[in-house]
Amino acid sequence: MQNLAQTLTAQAINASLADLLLTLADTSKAISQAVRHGALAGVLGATEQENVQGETQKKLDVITNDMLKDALKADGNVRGLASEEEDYVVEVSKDGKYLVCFDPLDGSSNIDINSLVGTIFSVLPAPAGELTEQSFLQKGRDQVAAGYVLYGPSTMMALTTGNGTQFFTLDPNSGEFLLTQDQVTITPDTAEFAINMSNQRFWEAPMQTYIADLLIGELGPRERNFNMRWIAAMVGDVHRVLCRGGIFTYPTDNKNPQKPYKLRLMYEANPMAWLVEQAGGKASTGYQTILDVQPTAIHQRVAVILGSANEVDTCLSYHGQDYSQEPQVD
Ligand SMILES: O=P(O)(O)OC[C@H]1O[C@](O)(COP(=O)(O)O)[C@@H](O)[C@@H]1O
Ligand SMILES: [Mg+2]
Ligand SMILES: [Mg+2]
Repeated sequence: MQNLAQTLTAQAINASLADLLLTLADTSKAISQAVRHGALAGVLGATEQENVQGETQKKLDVITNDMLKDALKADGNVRGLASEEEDYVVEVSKDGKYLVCFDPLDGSSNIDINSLVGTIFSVLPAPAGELTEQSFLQKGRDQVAAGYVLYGPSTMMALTTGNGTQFFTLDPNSGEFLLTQDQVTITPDTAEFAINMSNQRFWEAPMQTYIADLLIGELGPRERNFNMRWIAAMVGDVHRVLCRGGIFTYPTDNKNPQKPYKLRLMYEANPMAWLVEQAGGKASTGYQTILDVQPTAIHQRVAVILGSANEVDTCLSYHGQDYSQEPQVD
């Protein structure tokens, strides 16, 4: 079986990007160890702090953020980084060619119940000149690599460098990520959806109608029954969609009018959208393709509807989108 380094060589990925991806992979192995030790290492539970988004940080949010920051600082290929757990962008190496945006621990509320968590990352080219927040505000379409590492019963990495989406599984014996699925493909049709149903009354009308039609199943316009799953970690829900199809959404809601969207564009939606597109699926805000959204801030949030292409198209048709046309770009 090919390991990660061999796969990157086979894809003719340039040496500095390959180095950087191997650094991310090595760090995720260490994170996997920290997560596995759980209560034995005293790493469960919350800190006293909140991040810039007003969310209480778990101890492991902070630990994993520091692990990634330290590794990327030592790597030499990284100009700057942006993290869910950092208020501002962090300057790294003057000569680095890349910017890395990451969610060090996605689904961190799952940590205390020993359930799925992961790390999500997005790599962008570093523009010349001074490093500012503006340097990071590139569309998802500009990513040069994106992926996640899922700390589940086995530790798995999903990666795209624009050559399809690949799955690697961490071999506990050799400590290497081995290529276990090349060219991951999302089935275009599905009978499975993922949404936090407790927010139902806060959604926009199109999403209300779409989900109501799924719930009524064979008695309604869809004329078939649907199943529901919700892991409460995007990384786990997207992994399931990549494995067996499905539609995952965290839509616009008016629960808190100051915060109509939950998921973060730069280090959740964009990398997942590219992985999904590279596997033949689709990813939209409901009104625009996620990868075409022009970011305006590193911690910007966005509505997300992604997964099986035909089902995403059906959902978009409820939003007044003609899915035979390219979604409108601002
Ligand atoms: O608490 P909810 O509404 O189920 O939201 C779950 C969503 O929030 C997130 O956990 C946000 O990510 P973080 O844990 O990195 O803040 C997503 O992974 C997940 O899809
Ligand atoms: Mg997250
Ligand atoms: Mg997180």
